[in-house]
Amino acid sequence: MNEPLDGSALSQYFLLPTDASEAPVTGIWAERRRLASIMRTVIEHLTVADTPESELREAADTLQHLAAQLGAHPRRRKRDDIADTATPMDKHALIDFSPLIGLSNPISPPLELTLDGNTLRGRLRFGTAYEGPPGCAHGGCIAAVFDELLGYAQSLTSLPGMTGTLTIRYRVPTPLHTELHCEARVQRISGRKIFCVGRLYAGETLCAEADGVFLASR
Ligand SMILES: CCCCCCCC/C=C\CCCCCCCC(=O)SCCNC(=O)CCNC(=O)[C@H](O)C(C)(C)COP(=O)(O)OP(=O)(O)OC[C@H]1O[C@@H](n2cnc3c(N)ncnc32)[C@H](O)[C@@H]1OP(=O)(O)O
Repeated sequence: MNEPLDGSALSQYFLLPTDASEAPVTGIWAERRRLASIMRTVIEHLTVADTPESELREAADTLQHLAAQLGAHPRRRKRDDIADTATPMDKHALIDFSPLIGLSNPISPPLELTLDGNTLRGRLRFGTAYEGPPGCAHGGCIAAVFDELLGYAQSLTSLPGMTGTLTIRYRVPTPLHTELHCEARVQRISGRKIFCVGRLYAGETLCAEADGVFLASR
């Protein structure tokens, strides 16, 4: 059975990234994103730069101080039914703290998503922190990107579920420091099973393909 995608269904959880990017982000969210962006840069320098020991020690001392300062505040109130990172007031929070697309999460590459008809498209660039084979992206990081991409695509069916099986075919090594683009769509739905497919490219080169089976909640 095929069911049409319905982008509006997702709004019950949060805004689509496309909508969210149009919303002005100010105040606390702007500062969270700025901090995450700087942290990403720190991570890149840590993994690439030939920094002298004394400067590393100084940087670690500075960050230790910041960690203590940030850790002195109470945890935000949780939205227990959806995600550890979301709060009742912040619909963007589930997106903003995502490990793949979250602009307020420094471990996200980040992956940028847009909806184009029934196809979900993404763009990203892997830095050195995501290195597997020399000069190439780690296969596990590529799998994580597909999990997010296909997971997002399946959530647009209004039957959001969890990943049951994710199969990746790594066709050629995926380069670091290169603009990558990816796409995913729902192929078919059978009962609670949502079958999705996705592809990741560097330019015209197909780097990896994915098939995913997601299980809608009972
Ligand atoms: C649920 C609410 C979700 C809320 C979503 C919020 C909005 C989302 C918005 C934005 C998305 C953002 C993007 C995020 C993306 C990230 C996604 C992840 O990383 S998810 C974490 C990793 N996945 C797990 O941890 C699963 C752990 N496994 C399980 O919980 C279960 O095993 C589960 C649910 C997958 C299946 O358990 P059963 O008890 O429901 O399944 P049974 O009833 O035994 O089987 C039903 C049918 O499914 C098949 N099936 C069962 N397990 C399968 C599997 N693993 N793979 C394929 N098919 C499976 C069976 O063969 C059966 O098929 P037959 O009806 O007989 O034809």
